[in-house]
Amino acid sequence: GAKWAYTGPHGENHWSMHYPFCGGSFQSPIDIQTQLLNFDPSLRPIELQNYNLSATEQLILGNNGHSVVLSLPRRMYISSLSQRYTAAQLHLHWGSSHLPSGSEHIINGHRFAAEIHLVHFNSDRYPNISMAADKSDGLAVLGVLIEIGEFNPVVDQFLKYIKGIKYRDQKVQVPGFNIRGLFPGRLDEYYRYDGSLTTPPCYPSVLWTVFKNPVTISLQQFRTLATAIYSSHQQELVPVPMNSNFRRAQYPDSRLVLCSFKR
Ligand SMILES: NS(=O)(=O)c1c(F)c(F)c(S(=O)(=O)CCO)c(N[C@H]2CCc3ccccc32)c1F
Ligand SMILES: [Zn+2]
Repeated sequence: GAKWAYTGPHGENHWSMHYPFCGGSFQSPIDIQTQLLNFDPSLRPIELQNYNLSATEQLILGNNGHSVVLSLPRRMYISSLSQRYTAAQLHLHWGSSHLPSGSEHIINGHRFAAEIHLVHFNSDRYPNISMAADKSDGLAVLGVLIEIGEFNPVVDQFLKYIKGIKYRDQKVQVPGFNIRGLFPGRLDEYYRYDGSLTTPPCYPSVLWTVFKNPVTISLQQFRTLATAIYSSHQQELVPVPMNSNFRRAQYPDSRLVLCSFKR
């Protein structure tokens, strides 16, 4: 599709020119106002199957010009939703080394340093993610908020290879690791709402789950993430650093944000 960016003439306020859904309803991310949450006792703990990958498994870590993306094997899936949602990829959104504040979802107006998204598609109904991406029950994305603190050894399992994907369309192989380790301890405490892809084409096709508890990465890890990669190809004359790759909060409209926990 047409090129898009987070700033400049192709920035988010212009996305809807080429991608009409970006100007539509049910857009993500949102500012989660905790006083307006609705506790829903039917929201069960998230159950992840086959997330503990062996080191003999090789994953592809890539720079797609918008984020750092780790491919995930199809045997990984979420089993606690009404239909099976199979893993496709994970990617991150972050701020800049001067402003370590780049999560997409914000809580009561507070933006965290970064956010991990694990993208899954409804494999009960669609053969692959491309066929599922524009369907209302097509995608389920798990969001993990990241704040600066203790070094994160699990994030480092892929972050330590980031120097190999400095430029757009570069890829490297990464040994498998326990992807469950990227999540906070409690998979039973999360926010839930119906939303969209946070990048073009912004399809309103995502069942969002954002975990209440953030995880940490160290300031050094954050700086590596925020300074190591470029949105531009290696041969381009002007290198464009990739940072602050988050979309601003969208209008909640009449959407209810549910939570799986009380208080
Ligand atoms: N924040 S988010 O979770 O909404 C989200 C992204 F932020 C993001 F950057 C990507 S992308 O594929 O890297 C770039 C453009 O889609 C996807 N890609 C997904 C969505 C659709 C699709 C189709 C094939 C492969 C990956 C994806 C995404 F779901
Ligand atoms: Zn994302």
